[in-house]
Order: sequence, then structure tokens, then C-alpha cells
Amino acid sequence: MARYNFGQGEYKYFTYPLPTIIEKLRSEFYPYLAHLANQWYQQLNIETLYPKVYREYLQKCHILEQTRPTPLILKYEMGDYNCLHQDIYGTEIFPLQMTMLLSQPYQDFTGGEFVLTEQRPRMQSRVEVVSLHCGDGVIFPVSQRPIEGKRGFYRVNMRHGVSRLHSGNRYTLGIIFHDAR
Ligand SMILES: O=C(O)CCC(=O)C(=O)O
Ligand SMILES: [Fe+2]
Repeated sequence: MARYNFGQGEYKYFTYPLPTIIEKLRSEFYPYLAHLANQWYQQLNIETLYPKVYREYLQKCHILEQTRPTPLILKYEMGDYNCLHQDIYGTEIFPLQMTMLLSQPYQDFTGGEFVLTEQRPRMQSRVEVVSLHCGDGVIFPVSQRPIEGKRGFYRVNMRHGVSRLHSGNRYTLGIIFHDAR
């Protein structure tokens, strides 16, 4: 990760054909998330409508030359971290993603908290720490989400990252729904 100034740790992207379980996680979570994504876009007056079926969404990515698969495994050792970032890999963005923790906090590692930041217009950033157990997943916005204000919905900017590992090894599986250019 250091190479790209993303933090410190190792990451590996899967290639097509994806392992069945990764493929299933993507295609079976997608319809629920697409429903929410469509609600968000409606609230924000964005015309995009995500198809109900994942296969159709992936075709759209591929037509737009986003053909490289984005699911990945990340490994953190003592001292490693993941800077606050947004997983944008081209102009086509599916607005929700999922990360699953594959190690047990306090048993396999300490530190290494998953964090989300939310930047509301003209305000200081807020931070949310998501405490996960091994096998838990967190579904979160890739870059923006709607919030209801006095004059309707507005967008807030989101980033995610991982705080420094104090000891041990921490593995995660990242499921991003859009492919990369
Ligand atoms: O390791 C984590 O908890 C976060 C990994 C990440 O940035 C991602 O899944 O997109
Ligand atoms: Fe990420």
C-alpha cells in the first residue's frame, strides 16, 4: 500500500473468474444495495437507476471499460494502517461497498479499527469507529451519502480507513461492486 500512499500493508486483487464465494457475495448482496442506492439517488435528484440484477450492472461497467475486478484481500501486520480513502476506480461508481473482517480482534491482533469519516458541508469531519468481530461485515458508502436537512436531502462526503495495528495480523475481504478501469 505504501507505494500508492494509501497506507502500509499488503493487498491483492482477485482476477476473473472470481472464486464462487466472492462472486456470490457480490451478486447476492447487490439487489438489496441497489435498492438502497436507487433510493439515495432519488433523494439526491440523480437520474441513475441501478439494474435489479448484478450481471446487468457489471455489463454496464464493462461497456464503460471498467473491466478489472475490484474485490481484494488486505493483510495488515504490526504498524500497518490504511489511510482514509474512497474506492473510486473510474467514472462508474456503485455507491455502497462491503468489508468483512477475517481475523479476531484481541486474539489475532490489537489496534486496527475500521473507521469512517463524514464531511458535512461547512463543518468539521465526524468520525465513526465500527467495532467488528471475525466474520462481521460492514456496509458503507464509497464516497457520498444523502442526509436529510431542513431544505431536503444533501450530500455528505465519506471516507474510510484503518487505524494502526498495535500487534498481530489482521486480514479483511473488500467487496467493491464496480469494476476498475
Ligand atoms: O481493512 C479494512 O478494514 C478496510 C479495507 C478497505 O479499505 C476496503 O475494503 O475497501
Ligand atoms: Fe477501501
